[in-house]
Amino acid sequence: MLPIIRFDKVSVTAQNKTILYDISFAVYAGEKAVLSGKSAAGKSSVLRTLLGMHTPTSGTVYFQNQSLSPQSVQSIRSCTAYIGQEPILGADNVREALLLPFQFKSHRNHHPTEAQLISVLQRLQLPADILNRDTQHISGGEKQRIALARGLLLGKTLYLLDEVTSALDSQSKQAVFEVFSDPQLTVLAVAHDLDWLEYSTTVFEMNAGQLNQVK
Ligand SMILES: Nc1ncnc2c1ncn2[C@@H]1O[C@H](COP(=O)(O)OP(=O)(O)OP(=O)(O)O)[C@@H](O)[C@H]1O
Repeated sequence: MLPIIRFDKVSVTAQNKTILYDISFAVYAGEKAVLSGKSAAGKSSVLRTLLGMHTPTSGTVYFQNQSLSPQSVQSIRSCTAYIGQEPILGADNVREALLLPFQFKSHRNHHPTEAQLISVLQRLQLPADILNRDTQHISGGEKQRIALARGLLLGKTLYLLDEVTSALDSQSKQAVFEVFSDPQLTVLAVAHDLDWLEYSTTVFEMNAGQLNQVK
């Protein structure tokens, strides 16, 4: 089986500072992989490199066996949900935020029904009436789960997550793990939380821009 994601001896320099040193790892379809390590170790930089926001100074990043290029960045972005610590929902209320991508031609034929919206919210332990709430007045943990719900509605299969459960209580966190137990979904998550380390199939430990697989 070929990996979905592969870093082969990748180094990244930004503003004259080397932030990733010669890192190699692979993530296979259906894996739930975690990037752990201290603050400033380079975890988010790995996700940003994968999305084409940093260009390697040496080494190669592969997505589905294709080296990262302007074309493959588009293909990785189209099947990926990237959810950062403060997702930007881009709309005034939650229903509009969830439906926003379905205004575009590429998703117009997959417009979700009200029942589908409510079902995905329930899977993430969010109440149906959150649909009418103002996005400015929902919590950080709710925002992250709305961004996750949007990824699920769009049928995204690769989830790049940056500390998405840090603001969640254990019941909501378990709901997120339950959603990701789907073998069709591949996860690469930055997380410090012991629950994530236990839940994951694979753990990469980062330290000062270097990476080692520890599980
Ligand atoms: N565009 C950039 N220009 C210069 N330095 C950068 C840039 N992006 C990241 N860095 C530096 O690279 C290092 C790693 O940053 P990164 O955000 O990847 O760490 P992290 O492990 O995700 O940290 P945290 O857990 O605190 O979010 C940090 O020292 C950061 O300041």
